[in-house]
Amino acid sequence: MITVEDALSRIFDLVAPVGTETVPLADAAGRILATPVTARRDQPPFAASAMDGYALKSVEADPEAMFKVVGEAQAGQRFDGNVGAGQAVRIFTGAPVPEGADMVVIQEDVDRRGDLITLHRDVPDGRNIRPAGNDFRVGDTLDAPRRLSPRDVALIASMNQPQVEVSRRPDVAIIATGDELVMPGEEPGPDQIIASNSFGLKAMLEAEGARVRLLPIARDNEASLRMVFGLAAGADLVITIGGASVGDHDLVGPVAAELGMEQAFYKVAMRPGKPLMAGRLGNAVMVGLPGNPVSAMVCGSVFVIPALRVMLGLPPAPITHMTATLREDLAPNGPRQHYMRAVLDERGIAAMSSQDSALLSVLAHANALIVRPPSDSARKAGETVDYLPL
Ligand SMILES: Nc1nc2c(c(=O)[nH]1)N[C@H]1C(S)=C(S)[C@@H](COP(=O)(O)OP(=O)(O)OC[C@H]3O[C@@H](n4cnc5c(N)ncnc54)[C@H](O)[C@@H]3O)O[C@H]1N2
Ligand code: MOO
Repeated sequence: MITVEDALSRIFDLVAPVGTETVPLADAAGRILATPVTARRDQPPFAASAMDGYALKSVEADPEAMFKVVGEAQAGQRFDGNVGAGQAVRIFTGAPVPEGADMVVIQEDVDRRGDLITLHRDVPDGRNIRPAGNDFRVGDTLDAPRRLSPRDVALIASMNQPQVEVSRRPDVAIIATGDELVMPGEEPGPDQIIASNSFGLKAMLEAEGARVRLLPIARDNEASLRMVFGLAAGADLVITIGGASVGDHDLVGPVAAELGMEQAFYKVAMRPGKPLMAGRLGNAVMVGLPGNPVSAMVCGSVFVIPALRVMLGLPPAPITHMTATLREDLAPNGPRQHYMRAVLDERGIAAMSSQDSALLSVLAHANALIVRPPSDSARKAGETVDYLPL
């Protein structure tokens, strides 16, 4: 058995970025930007008023000074003339500041009668002008790679770029295995259960940016497994679920080997998730996840998401561990790294009472996994532990 760190680094050796495509900006949120975006213009492109009021010369802005209003500037339509001595231009937020003016007095600080304005006794000294290019300048860039947030999308739009180059969505094929499985909604036989892991993993990987295909359930015989592996053709990543352990019906390893899978490792010193395997299968990477539902989902978080991020062009990195204060004692850990289902709230973090890797109800109610290193000693309430947010 190898360590979690070793397994992850071997997975990183298997994966590579899958390439890029150009998409309309309106479809770009959540995608991984592959090429930096360059501003095609200054923003704002002119000195712009930050307020509704009157544009005038700041040297003339004395208490109770009087000005003649000679025109109007609104957003989208500038005042073409020059603001001379004793003159003001009615101006609105976002409008270009006219030549000759270097200050906007907000309308609340002014009395207007006809086309004359008088400043109040206390004239604020702010200029209320946004200089040209004070947000960004032509040629400024938004760096790649990065996952595009809604805020990034707004910035790119403002840079006048209608489309962006992003990483292609990796094609992921998921194969659930087992005679006991039927699809949700089907009528299970007396010894059957509903396939759940494939649905959880699909949701997890799509949220990360993959395009996921759920292949038909492979039955516990070599012909069926071979047939379903064939349907995975063209995938960048093939994920099998179950059939990975040592039982007589655990055929994933042998069938994958027969199909040419070059195994990078099998079995990791972690709990849950021990019978994990990974390797190269033709042009694809294959990850064989354990069948126990919690094991499959935890391995998805710890290994498949970091692998997918590399395929999306992001740097290789483990999922970031956070720290929290224990609110209940923990018994000593065994020899495998333990990912304990836990609840984190304002009082601290506590492991849930059952850690059986078959219990999806426990996993669904957890919001964190406490990460216990191999052979970690007993921990007391009040101590700090590492965790992964779920
Ligand atoms: N003698 C030993 N037995 C087991 C060992 C071991 O070391 N020696 N390891 C145990 C551990 S740890 C795990 S984890 C499981 C994993 O086994 P497999 O990957 O071969 O998984 P299966 O046997 O196919 O299934 C395990 C369990 O999960 C259910 N399952 C499978 N696929 C799905 C699915 N898509 N959706 C929902 N549930 C699924 C399956 O019905 C079984 O109950 O092996 C232990 N045994
Ligand atoms: O590793 Mo198994 O995944 O402990 O249940």
